[in-house]
Amino acid sequence: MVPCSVTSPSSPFTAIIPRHTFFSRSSSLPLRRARAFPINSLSNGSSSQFNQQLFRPRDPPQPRTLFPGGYKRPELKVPTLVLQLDPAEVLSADTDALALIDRAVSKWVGIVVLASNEASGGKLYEAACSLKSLIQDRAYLLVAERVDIAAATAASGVLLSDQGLPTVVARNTMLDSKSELVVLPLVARIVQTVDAAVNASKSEGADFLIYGGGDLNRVGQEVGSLYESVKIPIFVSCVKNNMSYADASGLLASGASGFVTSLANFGLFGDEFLHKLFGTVYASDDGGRMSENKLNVDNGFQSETEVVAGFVKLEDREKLLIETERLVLNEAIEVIKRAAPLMEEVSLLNDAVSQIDEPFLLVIVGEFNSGKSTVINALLGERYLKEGVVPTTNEITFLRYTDLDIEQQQCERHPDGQYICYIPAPILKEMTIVDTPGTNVILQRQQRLTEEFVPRADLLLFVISADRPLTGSEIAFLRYSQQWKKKAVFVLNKADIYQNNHELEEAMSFIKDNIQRLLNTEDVILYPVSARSALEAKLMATTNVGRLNEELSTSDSHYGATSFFELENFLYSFLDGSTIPGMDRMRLKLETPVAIADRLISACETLVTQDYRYAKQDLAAVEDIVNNVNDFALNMVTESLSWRRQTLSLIETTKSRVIELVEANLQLSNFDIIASYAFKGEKNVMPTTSRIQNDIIGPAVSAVQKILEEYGNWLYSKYTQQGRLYKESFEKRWPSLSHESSQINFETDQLLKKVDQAGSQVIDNFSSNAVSKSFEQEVREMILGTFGQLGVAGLSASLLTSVLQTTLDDLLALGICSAGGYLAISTFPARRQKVIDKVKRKADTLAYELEEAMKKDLTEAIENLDTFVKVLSKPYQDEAQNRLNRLVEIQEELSNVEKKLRTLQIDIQNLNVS
Ligand SMILES: Nc1nc2c(ncn2[C@@H]2O[C@H](COP(=O)(O)OP(=O)(O)OP(=O)(O)O)[C@@H](O)[C@H]2O)c(=O)[nH]1
Repeated sequence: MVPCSVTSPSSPFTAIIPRHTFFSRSSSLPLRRARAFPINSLSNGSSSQFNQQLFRPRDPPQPRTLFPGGYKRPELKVPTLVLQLDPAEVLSADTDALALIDRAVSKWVGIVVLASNEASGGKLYEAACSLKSLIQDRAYLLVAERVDIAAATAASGVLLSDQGLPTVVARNTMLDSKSELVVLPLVARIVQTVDAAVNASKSEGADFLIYGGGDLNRVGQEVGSLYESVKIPIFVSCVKNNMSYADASGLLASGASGFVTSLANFGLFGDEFLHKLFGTVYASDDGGRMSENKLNVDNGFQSETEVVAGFVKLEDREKLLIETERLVLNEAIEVIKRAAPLMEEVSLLNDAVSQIDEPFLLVIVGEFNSGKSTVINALLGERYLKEGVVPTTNEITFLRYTDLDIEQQQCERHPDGQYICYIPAPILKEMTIVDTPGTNVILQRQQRLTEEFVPRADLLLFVISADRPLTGSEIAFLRYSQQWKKKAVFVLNKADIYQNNHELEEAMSFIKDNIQRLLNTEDVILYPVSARSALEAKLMATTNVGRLNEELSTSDSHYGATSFFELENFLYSFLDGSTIPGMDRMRLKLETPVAIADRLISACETLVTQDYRYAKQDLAAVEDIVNNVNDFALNMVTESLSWRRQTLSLIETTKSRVIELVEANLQLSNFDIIASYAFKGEKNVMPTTSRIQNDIIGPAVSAVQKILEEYGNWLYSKYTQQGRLYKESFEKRWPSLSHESSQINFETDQLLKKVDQAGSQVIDNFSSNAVSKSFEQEVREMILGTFGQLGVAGLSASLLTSVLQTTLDDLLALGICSAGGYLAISTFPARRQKVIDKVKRKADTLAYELEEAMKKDLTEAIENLDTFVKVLSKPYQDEAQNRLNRLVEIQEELSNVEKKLRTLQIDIQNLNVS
C-alpha cells in the first residue's frame, strides 16, 4: 500500500496535549459528569478491574521520553461540530466541496469522520489520505469502522458502530500498528440507546460518543438524562436532519457536546448561525454548567471566554504576562527542537505551556507510607484517599474541585496511569492537589511516575515520616527535584509518635539543618504535623468545613493536629493573592514553565557546546589529514634521495669507466691503430667504441632503467598506500558520510592512478648506441684534427699501408698542409682531453636530466596525493563547517531565547510592582 503523503503523523494538537489530560475539560470541570462513586471503590468493583486490565499502561518498546509512564491523551475542545464526510465527497473534483471542508475545519469543526459507506478499501484509503492532508492538524480525523485504514493513514482514530470491534481492541490495534505513537488514538462509538451510551463510556472506555439520529426532541431528552452517568462528550448525529437554530441550541443546552453534520448541512448553516449558536452557549449561565465549558473552548469561537476557577481568574497584568510567557516559551520550544531534535523532554515544556493558565498544582511527594494520602485527606477534611501501611498510591492522582455533592464526585482513570478525581473540597477551588506514588517503592515505575511529574509541580509538599526522618532516598529525590528548581514546603508527619517536645525539636533541627545544607538556603519551611490526628479531629468535628479550622485550632489540644492547621493556614494564605505567600504562589505558577524551559535550554546549550567542540575537532581532524601530506612529502623527499643517489652513482661509475677506457686507448703509442679506424670510415667500429657501448654504457643503461622502474614502483606504492590510508581515516571517522561519496570515490581513484614517469622517459630516450656513435665521431674528429697537422711523413708504414687505398687524396692534402710533426702530436693530449670532457659533459647532462626527471616524478606524485586528499576531504570539511555554522546560529538563538527568559523572570518577580 502506498503510504499517505501526509506529513503529520500524530493527532492534532499533539504539541499541547498533556499526557495526563483526558479531554481538556477535565482540566476544569467536566461538561458531563457521571454519577459519582467513592474514589476507593474504583479498585474494588469488578467492572473497574476489567477497566484496569483494559487500560493497563502498555510498556512501550523503547522509552520515548524521560517520562515513560504512558501516552499522551488527545485534547478536544468542546462544544464543537463533527463533520461527517463520504469518501465520494472527498475524492470528487468539486473544489467548492473541498473549500467548504477547509472552511469547516479552520473554525467550527473539531472532528471529521470519514464514513465508510460501502466504499472499497482502496477508495477509503485514498479519501483518508486526501482528507488528512487537507485538514492537517486543524481537526481530528476518524475513519468509520476501518481500524486498518485509520492506522495506515495515521488518522487520529476510529469511529465504531455499536456492532463494531470492542473499543480496546481498536485502540490497541492502532497502537500496535504504530509503535512510535505518543498520542493515544481516539476511539469513538456510535450508540443508539441510553444503556449503550453508559456501557460504551464506562466499561468500554470510548473517548466520545455519537448518539444515533432520530427525533431530535427525544434524542435531546435522552442525552439530557445521560448527563449524570456519562462523563465523556456526546455528539448528536444530525446528518439526516435539517437543523434549525432552536434544535441546535436545544441540543447543546441539554448537555450535548456538539452535533454531527453533513457537508451539505454545514454549507447551509452559515457563520452567523454558528456564531449565534455557540455565542449563546457561552454567554448562557445555566447554574455553572455551561460556564464551565468556557475554560476549554478555544478553537476559534471563544475570544471573550471568561475563566472561572481559582487562579485562572487572572488580573490583566498576569494575563498579559501569561501571553508574553506563552510566546517566549513557544519560541523556546522551537529553538530546543532545532538544537536537540532528539530531546524528548521538550514534551514537558509543551505540556507546561498548554497548562500555563490552569489551576495551581500542589504536588504531594514523599516516601511510601510517609502519610501523603493522610495529609491530603486531612487537607480535604474527608477520607477521600485510601490510606494503608502497604503502598497504596500507584498512580498520579489529580484532585480537582467539583461543586457537586459527595455522591456525584467521580474519578476518571486514564490509560497512562493517572486518575483525575473531582471532589467538592473548598481548597480545590484554588488549587489542584496531586497525590503521587511513594518515591522509594520497589516498583520503579511508580518512582518514575513521580519523578516525571516533578517538573510540572508549582509547589512540592514534601512529606517526611517521623519514624524515618530524611532517608537516603529522600535526599536523592530532593536533589532530583532541585534540578527543576522546585520550591518545596516540608511536612514532618506522624509527629505524634515522638515522646516529648525534645525529641520533636531534635528531629526538626536535624531535618532542617540537612535540608538547608542540601538546598543551600536558610529559607526552609518545615511543619511538624500529625495528619492522622488532624483528619480524625476534622472527621469528628462538625461537617461545616467553614468553621472547622477555627474550632479545631482553638479547641483541639493535640499538638500534631493543631500544627497541621498552621500548615493549612500557610497553604490558604498561599492561595490568597493579596498576601505575600499568595503573590509567591502566582510567581511560582508562572515560573514553573520558565524553570522547565531554563533547564531544557541549559541542557541544549551543553549539547550544542559539545557538538560545537566535536565539529571543531572534526574540522581540525580534516585539516590534519590534509596537512599531513606535507609531512608525507618531506619523508618522500628524504627517502627518494637514496634512489637518486643510486642512479647518479651508476652514471658516475659509468662515466669513470668510459673515461678510463678513453684514456687507456687514446694513447700516442697506439695512435696508429685508432687512426686506422678513423680513416677506415664510419662503417668500421673502433674496438674502444664497441667496448664502451657493449661493456659499459649498454649495461649501465639497463641498470639505470631497472633502478628507475623500481623507483617508479616505490613511488606509486608509497603514495597510493598513503592515499588509501587517508581515505580509510576519513571513512573510519565519518562512516555516515563515506557511502554518500561514490562520485568522490571515483574521482579520487582516478587521481591515484600511476603518474607518467619522467625518469623512465629520460632513460628511454637515452640511446647507448647513439652515445657510442657520437663518441666515435668525436674520436674521429680528433684523429683527423691531429693527423691533418702531422702530415704524411709522420705516419708509420703500417698506418700508411692500411689507409692509402681509401684516403690517399686526403692524406696528400694533409701532408702538403702540414707545418711540422711535433707540433701536431703535441696537441694530441689536449684533443684527447676534449673528448674526455665531452664524455663527462654527456654523462653529467644525463645525470642532471635524470635527477630532475626523478624529482619531477616525486613532485607529481605528491601533487596528485595532495589533490586527492583535498578532493576527498571536501565533503567532510564542508559537513563539519556547515555543522559549525549551524551550531553557531543555534547558540545565538539559544542565548536570545535565554535572554528573553531572563527578562520574563524579572517581570514575574516584579509581578506586584506596577
Ligand atoms: N502515627 C501516625 N500515623 C500516620 C499518620 N499519618 C498517616 N499515618 C499512617 O501511616 C500509614 C501510611 O499512610 P498513607 O497516608 O497511606 O501513606 P502514603 O504516603 O500515602 O502511602 P503510599 O500512598 O503507599 O505511598 C497509614 O497506616 C496511616 O494511618 C500520622 O500523622 N501519625
